[in-house]
Amino acid sequence: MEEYSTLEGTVHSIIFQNPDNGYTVLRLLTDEGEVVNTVGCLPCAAPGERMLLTGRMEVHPQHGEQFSVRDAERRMPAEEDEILSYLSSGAIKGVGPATAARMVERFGSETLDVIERAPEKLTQLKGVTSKRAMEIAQSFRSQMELRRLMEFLARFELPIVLAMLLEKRYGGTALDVLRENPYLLAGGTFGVEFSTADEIAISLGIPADSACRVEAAVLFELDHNADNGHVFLPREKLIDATARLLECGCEQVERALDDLMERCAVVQEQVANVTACYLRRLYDAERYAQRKIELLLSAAADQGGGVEELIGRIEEEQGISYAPAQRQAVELAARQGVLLLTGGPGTGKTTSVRGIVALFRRMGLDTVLAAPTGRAAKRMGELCGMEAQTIHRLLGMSFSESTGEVSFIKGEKEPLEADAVIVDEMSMVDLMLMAALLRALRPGCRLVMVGDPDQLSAVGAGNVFSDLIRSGRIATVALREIFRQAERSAIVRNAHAVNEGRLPALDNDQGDFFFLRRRDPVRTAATIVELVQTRLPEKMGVPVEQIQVLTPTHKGEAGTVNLNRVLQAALNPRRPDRRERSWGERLFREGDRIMQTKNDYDVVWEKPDGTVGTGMFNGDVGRIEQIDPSGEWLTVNFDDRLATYTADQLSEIDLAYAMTVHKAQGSEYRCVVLSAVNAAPALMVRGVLYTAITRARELLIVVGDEAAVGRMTENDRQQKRYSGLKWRLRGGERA
Ligand SMILES: Nc1ncnc2c1ncn2[C@@H]1O[C@H](COP(=O)(O)OP(=O)(O)OP(=O)(O)O)[C@@H](O)[C@H]1O
Repeated sequence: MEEYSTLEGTVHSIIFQNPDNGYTVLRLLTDEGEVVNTVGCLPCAAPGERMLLTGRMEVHPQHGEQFSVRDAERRMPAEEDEILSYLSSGAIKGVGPATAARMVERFGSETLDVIERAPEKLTQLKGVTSKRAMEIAQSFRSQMELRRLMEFLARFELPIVLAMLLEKRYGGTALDVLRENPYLLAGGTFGVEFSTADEIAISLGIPADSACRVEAAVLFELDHNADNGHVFLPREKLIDATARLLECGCEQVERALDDLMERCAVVQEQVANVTACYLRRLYDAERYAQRKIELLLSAAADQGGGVEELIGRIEEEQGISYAPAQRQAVELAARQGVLLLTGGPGTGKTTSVRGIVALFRRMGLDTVLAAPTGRAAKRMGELCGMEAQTIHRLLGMSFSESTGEVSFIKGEKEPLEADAVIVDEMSMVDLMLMAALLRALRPGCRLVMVGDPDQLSAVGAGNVFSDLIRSGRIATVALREIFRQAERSAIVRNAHAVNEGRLPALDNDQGDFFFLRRRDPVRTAATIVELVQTRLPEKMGVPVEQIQVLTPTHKGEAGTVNLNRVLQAALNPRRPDRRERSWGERLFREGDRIMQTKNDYDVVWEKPDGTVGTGMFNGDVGRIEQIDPSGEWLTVNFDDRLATYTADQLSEIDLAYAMTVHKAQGSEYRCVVLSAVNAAPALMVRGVLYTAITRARELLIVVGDEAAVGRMTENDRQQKRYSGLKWRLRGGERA
């Protein structure tokens, strides 16, 4: 266990302070008379302030010994000399050392009280007009408000950065707003657990049956289930889950739900035989998606005259002869406003898309290519020989700091100029993104959606791709034939076998697919390290950077957490010239491969050509280039973008030597090493194994237990997601 110690004293001087996240380096004069270098999140800290700190001594490679703060109890300066050094430090706008001295001489230990509560008295001092007195009071009060907000959050062990977000959203009244309704912290923008918001409410004496509590719980349940993929919840389930969360009666929840419906925060509608309750934004997205798709379908393209001849010329040009289904796909793309193209690996999707692109070009259609992730877009662009972008970029995404909401420049008012949009990796597109994309299409714009419906579902809410397919309303071409070139690959053969519920061949004479039996997770992890560190680079000529270790789970010896630890130790061990920075349980080192684990629209990046932008997205992988000696920021190289992370953004990155199969969705690697050991039942499913296998382009090594491989192959249970899109497209509402 970590050994923590305490340190008590007065701030002597501030060496560095980041106003955005509160990261501070200061000198503390302890009560024993020692000066100790201290680092941590201590926003607005100023000389003269008293602190009782908990933390531990660390040895920094550049700065030597320093005390790293975990918790802080802070008191404003009370003694005259403390107040003087606080005010002299420039902590308050409009007060310099000379004014500070005059203030303390006149008001003594009451000085701070006078500034806050009776600033008019300051005009008794020479040179202080009433305007200046008010400015001084204003500066001090807003600092105090922020401090009180921070102290309030700190009492509930909430991250200090929340104070900055709350202040941006609610200004100087943030603490009052929060005291009135602490539940606004739960879920959504601020991402706090309901139970924590509840704890705050209880401490403030808010009654358990208050309307704001029950309503917040209903919204929290809907939000939480949307994170698990559900677009709506059946009314009964929602009421039941909320009542269990609150340990209250169902009638109370029903009342809250009705109030929320009245205010249109929740929408209730009959979907088939289910009474569905939707969060407003998801309801709007689903309705919009249905209507816009119908609009695109009704603007029947049918400009198919002479298409056969054009296809013939394209075949000649590309030196290829399309299989019947591929030909049908290219033809339908010309004739239909909306087309779905589905197929597993090696079934010729990309070849068909290339044909569609060539055909659209000849038809004079302005075509754009897009995919849900950066990696998928990059690959699509390379294979199709023209630029492809992420859907977010195509739509001109922006992020509002004050509301925490994402918005898109492109939409109904300012649609894309394109005549046709082709989207790859559709299985990863969730409902909100689909609605945003549809909003940006002009009526009459063609939409071709390509993907493999057997891949794992999108991370966000919805079943968009399979709902569209199963609605039966949209022209669909399913490519089933595996092409001969692809058929030679055991990766492709085994992927199809698994998809059909047959065990993959594990007999090791297959060129690109190998199985190493390790029944014990500890040995599995050891073998994976050996493969990545020596065997694959030395014996198979695969550079370490082109190998990705995948595993179904975070937990256990062969889960991401442990694999990352042992792979880091083997591939990027501790060295005197490589700086380190720890964050919670994680240790980052210069040279480490890392991954962004959530969307952050604030991370600033720069390209070598000087282009600057913001935003890194869930699943982006990069390498730590430099850790600042103060530990306050680090830079990460993502392909060609150098991104800077501040200390409070470190919670959003993790080591990526190993990652879960879910996180690898939409990415491809030259070589995949898959850890196949037992994990939680929800993860031992066919979709996980199938997705893992199809991530490997040239080489796949499965390390583990064939029983685990068997369990995954057999279990094709897919988690049911509540969604109404298929039903709506089938005309359910009109029935
Ligand atoms: N009509 C065709 N005639 C001959 N070969 C073809 C034809 N269509 C595709 N191929 C070949 O089959 C292989 C797989 O095709 P393609 O890359 O288009 O499939 P895919 O479905 O996009 O596969 P993946 O999802 O694995 O990338 C390629 O080598 C491609 O050249």
